[in-house]
Amino acid sequence: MSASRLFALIPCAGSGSRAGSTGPKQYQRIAGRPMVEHTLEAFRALTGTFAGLALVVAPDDADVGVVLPRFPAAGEHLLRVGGASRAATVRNGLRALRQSGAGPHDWVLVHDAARCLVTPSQIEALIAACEHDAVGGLLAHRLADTLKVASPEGRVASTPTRADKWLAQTPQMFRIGMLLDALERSGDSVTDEASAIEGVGLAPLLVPGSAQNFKLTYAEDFALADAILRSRRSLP
Ligand SMILES: Nc1ccn([C@@H]2O[C@H](COP(=O)(O)OP(=O)(O)OP(=O)(O)O)[C@@H](O)[C@H]2O)c(=O)n1
Ligand SMILES: C[C@](O)(CO)[C@H](O)COP(=O)(O)O
Repeated sequence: MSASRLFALIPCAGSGSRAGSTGPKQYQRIAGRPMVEHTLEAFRALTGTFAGLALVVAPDDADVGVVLPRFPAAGEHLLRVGGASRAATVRNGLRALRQSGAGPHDWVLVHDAARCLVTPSQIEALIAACEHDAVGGLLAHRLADTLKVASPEGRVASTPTRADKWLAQTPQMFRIGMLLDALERSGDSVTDEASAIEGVGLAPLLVPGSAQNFKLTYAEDFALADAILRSRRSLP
């Protein structure tokens, strides 16, 4: 049997409604570049690691060609099959990868376009931890704050232990066939790949990520990401 290959799939079909920006947030400029370009750069830096790098955008996306004029380069794929939910976008993207020759036993790393602070070394750590695992796993971060459960009135109902709680990040790495099957069963309500895998009775591996690998969700997240990216590049 031939060795499993690695693919990267980047869901990029969200609207960014919580960020309140006028256009899709993944195309907003941060540290001098569109957000999604920083995301792509982390994967491109791992030359030779991936058999394919796929960006999944909405079918009617009119911005991507303007924002990323040189995408797709060799080994890259623009898939215009984004769906109404993140799960639908990933599912459609996986089907397209399968149709273009990816095998069921090949691995896929699914990573949010909106998590533009991921680093090549974090991606490599996930691959190293998962490539010999029977299930696969995800980058995740231990809670640094005390956790509260709210009552309907907005008061503290309880304070659960945080020792066993992690924040799910991306990339999330699974076999393409296993993940596609799990997402076809899960429907659109799951908010990450690991949830779909859990839904078929499997336990994904938690691989320590970093607080800096946060998803840009709210308007206030952009200034922090901009500052971090500028300091990494020694930009003013
Ligand atoms: N239908 C969707 C929804 C989300 N995403 C992608 O999934 C990632 C994480 O989604 P998130 O940022 O939480 O969702 P958005 O839809 O972009 O934002 P919001 O929920 O605030 O509208 C992002 O890269 C986003 O582009 C996607 O490809 N397709
Ligand atoms: C996949 C994810 O980034 C893991 O934390 C997250 O679940 C996506 O967020 P969303 O707001 O549910 O789209």
